[in-house]
Amino acid sequence: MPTARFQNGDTVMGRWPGSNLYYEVKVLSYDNKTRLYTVIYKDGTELELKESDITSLTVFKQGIARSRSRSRSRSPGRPRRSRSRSPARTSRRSSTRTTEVRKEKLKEALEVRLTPVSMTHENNSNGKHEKKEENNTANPASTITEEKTETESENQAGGRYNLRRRKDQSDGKTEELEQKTETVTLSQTKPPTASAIKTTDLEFGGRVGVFFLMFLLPVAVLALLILCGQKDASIQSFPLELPAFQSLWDCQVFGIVLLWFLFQAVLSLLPVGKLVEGMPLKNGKTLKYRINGFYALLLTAVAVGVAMYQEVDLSYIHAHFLQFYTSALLIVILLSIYLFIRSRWASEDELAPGGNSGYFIYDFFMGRELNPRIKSFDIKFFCEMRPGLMGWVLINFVMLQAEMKHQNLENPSPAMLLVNIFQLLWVVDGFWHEEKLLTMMDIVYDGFGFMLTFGDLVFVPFTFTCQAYYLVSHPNELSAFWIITLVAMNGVGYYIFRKANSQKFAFSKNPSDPAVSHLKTIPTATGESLIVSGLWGWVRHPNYLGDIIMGLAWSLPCGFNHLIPYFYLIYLIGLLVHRNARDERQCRKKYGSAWDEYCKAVPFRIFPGIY
Ligand SMILES: NC(=O)C1=CN([C@@H]2O[C@H](COP(=O)(O)OP(=O)(O)OC[C@H]3O[C@@H](n4cnc5c(N)ncnc54)[C@H](OP(=O)(O)O)[C@@H]3O)[C@@H](O)[C@H]2O)C=CC1
Ligand SMILES: CC(C)CCC[C@@H](C)[C@H]1CC=C2C3=C(CC[C@@]21C)[C@@]1(C)CC[C@H](O)C(C)(C)[C@@H]1CC3
Repeated sequence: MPTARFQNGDTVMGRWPGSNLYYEVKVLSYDNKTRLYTVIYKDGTELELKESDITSLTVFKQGIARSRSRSRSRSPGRPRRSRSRSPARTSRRSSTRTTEVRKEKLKEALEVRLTPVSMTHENNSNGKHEKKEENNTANPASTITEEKTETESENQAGGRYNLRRRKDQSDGKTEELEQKTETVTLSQTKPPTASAIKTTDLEFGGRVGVFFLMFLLPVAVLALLILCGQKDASIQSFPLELPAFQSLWDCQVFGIVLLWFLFQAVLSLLPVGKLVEGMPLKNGKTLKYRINGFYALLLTAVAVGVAMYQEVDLSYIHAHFLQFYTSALLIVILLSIYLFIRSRWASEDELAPGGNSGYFIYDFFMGRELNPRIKSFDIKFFCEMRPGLMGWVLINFVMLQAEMKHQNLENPSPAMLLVNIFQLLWVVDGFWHEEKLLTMMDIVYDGFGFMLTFGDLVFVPFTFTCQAYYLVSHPNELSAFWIITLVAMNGVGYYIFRKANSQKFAFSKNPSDPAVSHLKTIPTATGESLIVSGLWGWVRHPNYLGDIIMGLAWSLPCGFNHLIPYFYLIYLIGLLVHRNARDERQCRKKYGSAWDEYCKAVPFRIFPGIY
């Protein structure tokens, strides 16, 4: 019979789930069956924690004292690199320029931080009351933010943390947070060894749902492509007989698709572009990623240019489009099987939280392993950004050529040009900000299984191109008014999308950045804050709204004769509404009452006026 190490009513330090942040919590109860403690945080959030996520106050403080004396005796000239908890915060640097005076102030601040803090006010390092921001509605809690060390081994050995003053509790001056930080080693609080994770919250209707999706998705995409290529693209005129085998399979096409993947893989391995660290993993380590997508895009453009110069007929891709689709699908199936098999050898802490239900079909679909790698080659990061996204741009260009050929045009139509330019802008933007993908839930949370491989390698290149494919055989005249309207619409969408994403990213890196320091925020118990003004005060996902406006501008050039060109828009709204719900669930878990506060302040999810 397991016995509880901590008693009801004990005040202890509890780890905030999914992070390496420790807070003072009170033990409410212990469940012998699940071996979980129910604890309550200072902001009233109740959670269940494992014993390994709880440390007694004395041990915790001794750890800090010991490590502080150790850090004092550390060679003063030694360069230090710091990192905050979130990957997006990777470039927050702890200042090596910190003056002695600041260090003294900091020492006082640290002592204040480690004692229980009042629910309304707390003393700052100068002994003065800190001014709360008008919008500061969450309660302050002692905030201990993990700091990434120079080497992974150091990180694993001790886990270095910095105690920082939250931006929201500062007196409003934009003094660098990092100047108020000091690194301490908490040997007691090293990330616990990974415990077995089991996915219990099943998405997409669980086993049955994903089973149907796995068959439905490839069939739906095939149907879309068949309709798109037909003269009459209305659903009523869908051919009832199955397509002939020859129209679906060609060995040469399969070889070309394999070569394309290989070419992109080689480009992704080129030692150009910076090497960046991803989000800290459960075991405290970080993975390195080569960011060279933009160069790869340029080199791909050069390769296509050379091919055209050599008079390679690119319209071959249009003529064999269904065969390209089935070849890519076969690669997806083989890759998913490989990924599932190799995940058997993955250690517990290499598994994704969302793809380990124990049900074969569900885990195969969602993906078991979080970051499958062959040496330094990250399969998920590669697939997410390279063959599909580059393929999308290439296929659009192929469709542009095919349109001129099929409709005997000297120049591409304005509709085709708009679709190509708008989508190219989005893809270029994606490569320009490639590094930011490392903070997205697809990389940080989702396993790499059938869903993402299919999404990245089939869905993106074959359905995101459906407007261009449609225009090849369904010309649509656009008046000057429409052209201007569509350019303006895409511009507005892009502005909202880019500004919202850049603000979020800049803020998470450094809230004192002049570009975002004027924004109002809600502090949260984790020490991070939520932007509550500007675009993020308008709706809770302005970046999704921008994306959807762009999606509309990509579909409208195809006119109103058929629903098919609106497939992307319909998919995008569905995906982003689902993604929004998923993200909000995670944020509520992570930020507790502060998230509810944010939802109250900003009631609209994606669309202004719609809750
Ligand atoms: N066209 C397509 O097929 C797709 C496009 N996209 C696009 O990719 C972009 C990124 O999407 P996604 O990864 O889902 O990212 P999100 O914009 O959904 O990021 C959500 C995260 O942002 C942080 N956050 C949420 N609210 C706030 C706030 N008020 N203040 C500060 N931080 C906040 C939280 O993370 P934390 O607090 O941990 O920092 C939250 O988990 C979007 O523009 C989306 O439209 C995405 C998927 C598919
Ligand atoms: C029904 C399907 C199986 C669902 C598939 C979803 C995927 C197509 C998308 C999920 C998230 C994506 C993102 C991008 C492409 C589409 C998928 C894979 C993205 C890489 C495109 C480029 C952008 O700049 C981005 C913001 C980096 C995108 C990130 C998410």
